[in-house]
Amino acid sequence: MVSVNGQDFNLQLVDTAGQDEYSIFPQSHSMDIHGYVLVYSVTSMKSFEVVQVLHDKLLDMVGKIQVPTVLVGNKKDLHMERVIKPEEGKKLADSWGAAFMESSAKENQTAVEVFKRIILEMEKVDGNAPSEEKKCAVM
Ligand SMILES: Nc1nc2c(ncn2[C@@H]2O[C@H](COP(=O)(O)OP(=O)(O)OP(=O)(O)O)[C@@H](O)[C@H]2O)c(=O)[nH]1
Repeated sequence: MVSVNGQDFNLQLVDTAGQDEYSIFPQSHSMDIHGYVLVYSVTSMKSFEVVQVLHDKLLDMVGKIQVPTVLVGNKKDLHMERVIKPEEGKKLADSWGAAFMESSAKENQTAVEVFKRIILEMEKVDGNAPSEEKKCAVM
Protein backbone atom coordinates (compact mmCIF):
# COMPACT_ATOMS: atom_id res chain seq x y z
CA MET A 1 0.00 0.00 0.00
CA VAL A 2 1.39 3.41 -0.99
CA SER A 3 -0.12 6.74 -0.05
CA VAL A 4 0.05 9.61 -2.56
CA ASN A 5 -1.63 13.00 -1.98
CA GLY A 6 -3.73 11.49 0.80
CA GLN A 7 -4.99 8.61 -1.32
CA ASP A 8 -4.11 4.99 -0.65
CA PHE A 9 -3.08 2.80 -3.56
CA ASN A 10 -2.83 -0.96 -3.45
CA LEU A 11 0.10 -1.83 -5.72
CA GLN A 12 0.53 -5.23 -7.24
CA LEU A 13 4.06 -5.67 -8.62
CA VAL A 14 5.17 -7.98 -11.39
CA ASP A 15 8.96 -8.44 -11.73
CA THR A 16 10.18 -9.43 -15.21
CA ALA A 17 13.35 -11.02 -13.68
CA GLY A 18 16.13 -11.48 -16.19
CA GLN A 19 14.69 -9.68 -19.23
CA ASP A 20 17.35 -8.71 -21.74
CA GLU A 21 17.27 -7.30 -25.24
CA TYR A 22 16.86 -10.80 -26.74
CA SER A 23 13.98 -11.95 -24.54
CA ILE A 24 10.53 -12.16 -26.07
CA PHE A 25 8.27 -9.77 -24.24
CA PRO A 26 5.46 -12.01 -22.93
CA GLN A 27 1.96 -10.85 -23.77
CA SER A 28 1.00 -11.35 -20.13
CA HIS A 29 3.27 -8.38 -19.37
CA SER A 30 0.95 -6.09 -21.26
CA MET A 31 -2.40 -7.31 -19.94
CA ASP A 32 -3.98 -5.66 -16.92
CA ILE A 33 -0.80 -3.67 -16.27
CA HIS A 34 -1.32 0.04 -15.59
CA GLY A 35 2.25 1.29 -15.48
CA TYR A 36 5.85 0.33 -16.08
CA VAL A 37 9.03 0.99 -14.15
CA LEU A 38 12.05 0.50 -16.41
CA VAL A 39 15.30 0.32 -14.46
CA TYR A 40 18.87 0.58 -15.69
CA SER A 41 22.07 0.87 -13.73
CA VAL A 42 23.94 4.19 -13.94
CA THR A 43 27.11 2.04 -13.87
CA SER A 44 26.21 0.09 -17.03
CA MET A 45 25.94 1.39 -20.59
CA LYS A 46 24.63 -2.04 -21.58
CA SER A 47 21.68 -1.78 -19.18
CA PHE A 48 20.90 1.70 -20.57
CA GLU A 49 20.77 0.22 -24.07
CA VAL A 50 18.67 -2.75 -22.95
CA VAL A 51 16.08 -0.50 -21.34
CA GLN A 52 15.61 1.29 -24.69
CA VAL A 53 15.04 -2.01 -26.49
CA LEU A 54 12.59 -3.10 -23.79
CA HIS A 55 10.67 0.15 -24.09
CA ASP A 56 10.31 -0.33 -27.87
CA LYS A 57 9.10 -3.91 -27.38
CA LEU A 58 6.71 -2.79 -24.71
CA LEU A 59 5.05 -0.19 -26.94
CA ASP A 60 4.79 -2.76 -29.75
CA MET A 61 3.14 -5.22 -27.39
CA VAL A 62 0.60 -2.84 -25.90
CA GLY A 63 -0.02 -1.16 -29.26
CA LYS A 64 0.16 2.37 -27.90
CA ILE A 65 2.54 5.27 -28.53
CA GLN A 66 2.80 6.05 -24.84
CA VAL A 67 2.21 4.15 -21.59
CA PRO A 68 2.62 5.36 -17.99
CA THR A 69 6.32 4.82 -17.39
CA VAL A 70 9.01 5.81 -14.94
CA LEU A 71 12.59 5.45 -16.10
CA VAL A 72 14.88 4.81 -13.15
CA GLY A 73 18.67 5.09 -13.08
CA ASN A 74 19.59 2.81 -10.18
CA LYS A 75 22.86 2.40 -8.21
CA LYS A 76 23.38 6.15 -7.89
CA ASP A 77 25.38 5.40 -4.73
CA LEU A 78 28.22 3.98 -6.87
CA HIS A 79 29.73 7.39 -7.73
CA MET A 80 33.10 6.09 -8.92
CA GLU A 81 31.53 3.58 -11.33
CA ARG A 82 28.94 5.89 -12.88
CA VAL A 83 28.96 5.94 -16.70
CA ILE A 84 25.48 7.38 -17.44
CA LYS A 85 24.87 11.01 -16.44
CA PRO A 86 21.50 12.02 -14.95
CA GLU A 87 20.95 14.32 -17.98
CA GLU A 88 21.19 11.35 -20.33
CA GLY A 89 18.53 9.45 -18.41
CA LYS A 90 16.30 12.51 -18.29
CA LYS A 91 16.69 13.08 -22.02
CA LEU A 92 15.66 9.50 -22.78
CA ALA A 93 12.67 9.69 -20.42
CA ASP A 94 11.59 12.98 -22.03
CA SER A 95 11.72 11.37 -25.46
CA TRP A 96 9.31 8.73 -24.14
CA GLY A 97 7.05 11.21 -22.34
CA ALA A 98 7.99 9.35 -19.15
CA ALA A 99 9.01 10.44 -15.66
CA PHE A 100 12.65 10.10 -14.64
CA MET A 101 14.49 9.65 -11.40
CA GLU A 102 17.65 8.15 -10.04
CA SER A 103 17.62 5.78 -7.12
CA SER A 104 19.66 3.52 -4.95
CA ALA A 105 18.33 0.24 -3.64
CA LYS A 106 20.46 1.08 -0.58
CA GLU A 107 18.25 4.06 0.23
CA ASN A 108 14.76 3.09 1.24
CA GLN A 109 13.45 6.59 0.53
CA THR A 110 14.26 6.53 -3.20
CA ALA A 111 12.75 3.06 -3.53
CA VAL A 112 9.42 4.34 -2.13
CA GLU A 113 9.69 7.41 -4.38
CA VAL A 114 9.79 5.17 -7.48
CA PHE A 115 6.35 3.80 -6.61
CA LYS A 116 4.94 7.24 -5.85
CA ARG A 117 6.15 8.48 -9.23
CA ILE A 118 4.56 5.61 -11.19
CA ILE A 119 1.27 6.19 -9.38
CA LEU A 120 1.38 9.85 -10.45
CA GLU A 121 2.05 8.78 -14.05
CA MET A 122 -0.88 6.34 -13.96
CA GLU A 123 -3.07 9.04 -12.44
CA LYS A 124 -2.31 11.37 -15.38
CA VAL A 125 -3.81 8.81 -17.76
CA ASP A 126 -6.82 8.36 -15.47
CA GLY A 127 -7.44 12.11 -15.58
CA ASN A 128 -6.70 12.27 -11.85
CA ALA A 129 -10.08 10.89 -10.85
CA PRO A 130 -10.33 10.98 -7.04
CA SER A 131 -11.46 7.85 -5.20
CA GLU A 132 -11.04 6.14 -1.81
CA GLU A 133 -8.69 3.29 -2.61
CA LYS A 134 -7.33 2.29 -6.00
CA LYS A 135 -5.85 -0.94 -7.22
CA CYS A 136 -2.90 -0.71 -9.61
CA ALA A 137 -0.65 -3.23 -11.26
CA VAL A 138 2.93 -2.16 -11.93
CA MET A 139 5.62 -4.00 -13.78
N1 LIG B 1 25.50 -0.51 -4.77
C1 LIG B 1 24.31 -0.88 -5.23
N2 LIG B 1 24.10 -2.17 -5.59
C2 LIG B 1 22.87 -2.52 -6.07
C3 LIG B 1 21.82 -1.57 -6.17
N3 LIG B 1 20.73 -2.21 -6.68
C4 LIG B 1 21.09 -3.50 -6.88
N4 LIG B 1 22.38 -3.69 -6.50
C5 LIG B 1 23.13 -4.94 -6.59
O1 LIG B 1 23.16 -5.34 -7.96
C6 LIG B 1 23.05 -6.76 -8.08
C7 LIG B 1 21.89 -7.15 -9.01
O2 LIG B 1 20.68 -6.79 -8.39
P1 LIG B 1 19.31 -7.50 -8.77
O3 LIG B 1 18.23 -6.91 -7.91
O4 LIG B 1 19.48 -8.99 -8.75
O5 LIG B 1 19.14 -7.03 -10.28
P2 LIG B 1 17.96 -7.37 -11.30
O6 LIG B 1 18.08 -6.42 -12.43
O7 LIG B 1 16.64 -7.45 -10.59
O8 LIG B 1 18.34 -8.79 -11.85
P3 LIG B 1 17.38 -9.76 -12.67
O9 LIG B 1 16.23 -10.05 -11.76
O10 LIG B 1 18.26 -10.95 -12.92
O11 LIG B 1 16.96 -9.07 -13.92
C8 LIG B 1 22.93 -7.29 -6.65
O12 LIG B 1 24.21 -7.69 -6.23
C9 LIG B 1 22.46 -6.09 -5.85
O13 LIG B 1 22.90 -6.12 -4.53
C10 LIG B 1 22.07 -0.20 -5.78
O14 LIG B 1 21.23 0.69 -5.86
N5 LIG B 1 23.34 0.06 -5.32
